[in-house]
Amino acid sequence: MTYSLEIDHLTKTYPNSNFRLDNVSFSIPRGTIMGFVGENGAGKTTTMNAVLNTIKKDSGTVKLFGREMDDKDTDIREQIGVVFDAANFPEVLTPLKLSKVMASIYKKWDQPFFVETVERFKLDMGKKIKQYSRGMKMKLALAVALSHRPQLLILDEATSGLDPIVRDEILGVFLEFVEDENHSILMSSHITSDLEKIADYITFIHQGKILLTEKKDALIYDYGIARCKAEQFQIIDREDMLAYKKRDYQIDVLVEDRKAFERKYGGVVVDMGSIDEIMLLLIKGEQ
Ligand SMILES: Nc1ncnc2c1ncn2[C@@H]1O[C@H](COP(=O)(O)OP(=O)(O)OP(=O)(O)O)[C@@H](O)[C@H]1O
Repeated sequence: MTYSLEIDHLTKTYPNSNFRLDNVSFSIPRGTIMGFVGENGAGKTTTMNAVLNTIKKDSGTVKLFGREMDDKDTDIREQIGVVFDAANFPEVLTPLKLSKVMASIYKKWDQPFFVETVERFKLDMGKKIKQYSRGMKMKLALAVALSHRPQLLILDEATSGLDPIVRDEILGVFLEFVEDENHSILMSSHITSDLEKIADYITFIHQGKILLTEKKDALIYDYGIARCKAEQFQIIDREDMLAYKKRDYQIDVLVEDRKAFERKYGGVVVDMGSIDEIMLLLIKGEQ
């Protein structure tokens, strides 16, 4: 398998902060979408900034398309399309003027594709960015990121604040993007239903540490949440639980193989879990 992005034992601390990005490792195979989830302040943006070299890492390695990037490496940088939460293009520009600026920056800037994407997103080429709504600005940022023809998209909360119809449209664009088997996406989002729709893999991060990287289909179809009564919980082997959380009348147990668990512990109801539920158990549950 070849990877667009390989992060290995990445560590980062900030001066005057207790936060530590702690030995973060995960990889994104080419042609796939990695959803990156975790609570506010978990370290998602820090990880992305370290990947992009916009902050200096303390230790660890980051390989993009098989090689480490240094500050002068404009070739690799051009291969990455970035959309961060706060899209901050100069407000006085129109998309048309902005595209002229981008054409002078990116060697592979594709103006016809940009025009096509702007039209597809129903944005007005002649309207100043300051007159755009937040959703329009995000769409414009995405059109720019796609139009320099990158191989990897790094998206930090790129669909937050957008209505469901626009989000659905944008998710469709992401799926089209990874139809090319050389293309990949790293995408953080608190809207985990979006990731359930399009991600191939999910990485969970909590307090700067990676909890789990797993195929999304495995999380949804193989993992499960057993709803146990106290007496049922007593007989479950610890090795069959990933995490558990006591509730008023039951104990929720996160299990890796729903069907095997049901076979072993007949009578215990095991539901499929959403990414949100799995994350809550991984973060708030006991191990
Ligand atoms: N420049 C900085 N200096 C000091 N601390 C910082 C700096 N940038 C981020 N942090 C801290 O690092 C931690 C991780 O922040 P980060 O933005 O990576 O989290 P996140 O997972 O992206 O959160 P969110 O979901 O809220 O966007 C937080 O505790 C934050 O306060």
